[in-house]
Amino acid sequence: MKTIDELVQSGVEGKRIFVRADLNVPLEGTTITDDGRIRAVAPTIAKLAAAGAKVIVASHLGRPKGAPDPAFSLAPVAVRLGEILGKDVSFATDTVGDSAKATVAALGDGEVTLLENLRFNAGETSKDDAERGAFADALASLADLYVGDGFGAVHRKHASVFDLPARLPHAAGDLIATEVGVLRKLTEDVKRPYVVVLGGAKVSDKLGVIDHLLEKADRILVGGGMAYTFLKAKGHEVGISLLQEDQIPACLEYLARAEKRGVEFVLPVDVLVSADFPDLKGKTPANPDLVASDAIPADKEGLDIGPKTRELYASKLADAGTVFWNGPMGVFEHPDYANGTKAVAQGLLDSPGFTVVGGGDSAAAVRILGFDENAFGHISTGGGASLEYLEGKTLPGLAALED
Ligand SMILES: Nc1ncnc2c1ncn2[C@@H]1O[C@H](COP(=O)(O)OP(=O)(O)OP(=O)(O)O)[C@@H](O)[C@H]1O
Ligand SMILES: O=C(O)[C@H](O)COP(=O)(O)O
Repeated sequence: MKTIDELVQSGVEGKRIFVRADLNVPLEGTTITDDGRIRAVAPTIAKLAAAGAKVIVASHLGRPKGAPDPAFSLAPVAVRLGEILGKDVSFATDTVGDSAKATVAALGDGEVTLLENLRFNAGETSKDDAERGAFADALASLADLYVGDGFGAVHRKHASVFDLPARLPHAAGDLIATEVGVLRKLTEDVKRPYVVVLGGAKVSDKLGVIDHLLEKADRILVGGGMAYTFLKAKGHEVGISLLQEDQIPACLEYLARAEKRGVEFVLPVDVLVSADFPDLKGKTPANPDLVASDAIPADKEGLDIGPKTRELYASKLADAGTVFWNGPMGVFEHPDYANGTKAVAQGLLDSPGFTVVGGGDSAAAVRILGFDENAFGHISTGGGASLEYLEGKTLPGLAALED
């Protein structure tokens, strides 16, 4: 992969450079609750702007349905990006329409603009090659060069990630270079015991990585929304908790294989449950019940691991040589369900091993809950992306950057 330093050396002054970033940050209304992903890509943008390029930044935010949706606008991100860069960042209210064309045309050398959410256009995520290609063509007409630096999205075969770099001379940004450098070490040489902690809400996306992790890890601790499909597979009632019913046979197979291979597979022994999803805006008290993980009432959902599980997971991290953690242990955005995630974060800090936290929300959780991000070995901006990288899969957004 070409680096951006090589790109800069070849002369980028006056060139329009499309930077595919992952600015999918957590928002409460229009307030950014964690700007880690913006700060992570800012050095790449600053470097290109300092070299005199006209920088066109683009990203997705959330999962809108292929049409404009104000709840997923990147407008607040343009403001924050400008503050971080210490310069004005203009904002195009569309991706390839009149606003984008005019905003790009108005860019002076060294200036930066941010396009509106790429996923407001159905072509971005389409499974149809022609539809994705047509959107990539439209994006390509805005720029002369492409820099891929949205590590959190490199596992997506999306127009701006996969198809666009095939249409423009391209390079990998500094964030991607750093992420790949650290994660590669985890695929080559891990100090044992290697403990993997999995949680979060993207259960269908991430359950499959366990297949691979069973060959690599010594211990797998499961929490968050990920735990309930396993609990159900073991025959327990999980009420209205997050559940991936079609994955139950796979979960049973994973449990059996873990036992056969001597991989410790640890599930919650107690959980906090409620009939209602918590109020994340007003943060009114949730008053959850604490129940054993084999006694979840039929009308309630599990929203955090309980105190016995916190202690158990901390003990399983205490002697780790390497830890990879993706996915919060509960709905950490509400204080009544943040303790499981806090305990795991503390467990990583207390362990003697090399610790990697991966994922937009996982990394945000660490910072929002008051931990020092520099105390961890590495905080990755990618959750699904880092898991698939560790799995050894070919990631579309990395493959597309190769020469
Ligand atoms: N038991 C649960 N039920 C419902 N949601 C949960 C539960 N536990 C955690 N979550 C939610 O999971 C979300 C984060 O999951 P996610 O899989 O997106 O992790 P991530 O770190 O952001 O990784 P990625 O970068 O791949 O998105 C949080 O918003 C949190 O509230
Ligand atoms: O948060 C993430 O993992 C990335 O931004 C990718 O988002 P996606 O899972 O909606 O593709």
